[in-house]
Amino acid sequence: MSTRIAFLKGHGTENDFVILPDPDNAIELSPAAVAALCDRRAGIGGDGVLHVVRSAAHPEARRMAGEAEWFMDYRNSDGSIAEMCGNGVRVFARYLQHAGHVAEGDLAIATRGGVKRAHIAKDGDVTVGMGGSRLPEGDVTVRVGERSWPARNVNMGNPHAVAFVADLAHAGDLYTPPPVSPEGAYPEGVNVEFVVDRGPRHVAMRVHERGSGETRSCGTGACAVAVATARRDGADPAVTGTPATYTVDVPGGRLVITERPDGQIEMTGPAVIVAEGTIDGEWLENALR
Ligand SMILES: N[C@@H](CCC[C@H](N)C(=O)O)C(=O)O
Repeated sequence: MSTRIAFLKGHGTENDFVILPDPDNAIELSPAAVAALCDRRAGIGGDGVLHVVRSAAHPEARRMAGEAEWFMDYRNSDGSIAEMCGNGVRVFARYLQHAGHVAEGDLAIATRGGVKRAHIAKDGDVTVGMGGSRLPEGDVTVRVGERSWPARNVNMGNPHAVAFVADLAHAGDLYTPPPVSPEGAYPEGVNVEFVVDRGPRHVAMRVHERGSGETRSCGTGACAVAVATARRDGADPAVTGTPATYTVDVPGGRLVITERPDGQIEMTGPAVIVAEGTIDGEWLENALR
C-alpha cells in the first residue's frame, strides 16, 4: 500500500493554499512536488503551499523556536520560495487553531520574514502584524501591451511594484508577468499590483504574483498598495502621527490595512479551512517522474 500524506485546503480572500502538516520536517518538498500539488487540474490546486513545520525542526527557523513554535515554510505554486506571504500567515494561524495547536487570541508564527504576531478573533477574522515597509528609491515602470504606468517600489519583506491605473481591466489577462523596467530593478522578480480608487481610503486591486501568476488576493500586495496609496494621498502616519487605515478590495474579497505612526502595519481579513484529506504517495511519486 502506498504512503498517504495528510493535507488540508484553505484560503484567505480566495488566495488558496495546500496546507501540509509536517511537524518533524520529514517531507522532502521539492519544487516539482510543490508544482504538482498546486496544479489545478492534475493536483489539488492552489496559489502556494503552506508547509507546517515545528520551528525547532527546520534549519531556517530554529533560531526563532523560542518565540514561535511553528514555522510557515511558504512556497509559490511554481515551487519557488518567497520571503513572506501575508494571506498565508492568516490561513496558517487558522490551521493551527483548527488542528487544536492554539486557541483563539494571540499567537506567534515564524516565517522567512521573521516572527509575525497574529490574532484570531471570535468573528473569524485573522489579523497579522506584517512589520514595516521599505520604499526603495528609484522609479519603476509597469507595462501591459501599449499602456505603461509609473509604479511605486514597495518592499514588504518581498518585492512589489504598485501602479495606479484608470481601470483594472487595463491590466489585461495577466497570463504572463507584466514587464517592469528598468530591467534589473528586481533581480529576484516582483509582484505587480494594479490599483484603482473606490472612495476615501478605499481602493481595489488586481495582482500578478511572482511564482504564482494572477491570484484572487495577495496580503503583502494589499499592504504594499495601502502604503503606496497613503504616500500618494500625503497620509504618512510617521509624519501625521495618526494611523492610516485603508480598505483594499481584491477579486476574492476585502482586506483592511492599518499603518501606525511607528511604521508597523496590520492586516485583517477572513481565513478559512475548506477541506482535509490524504494525498496518495504513489500519485506524488509518479508526478515527480
Ligand atoms: N500571496 C502572498 C504572497 C506570496 C509570495 C509572492 N508570490 C512572492 O513571491 O513574493 C501574500 O498573501 O502575501
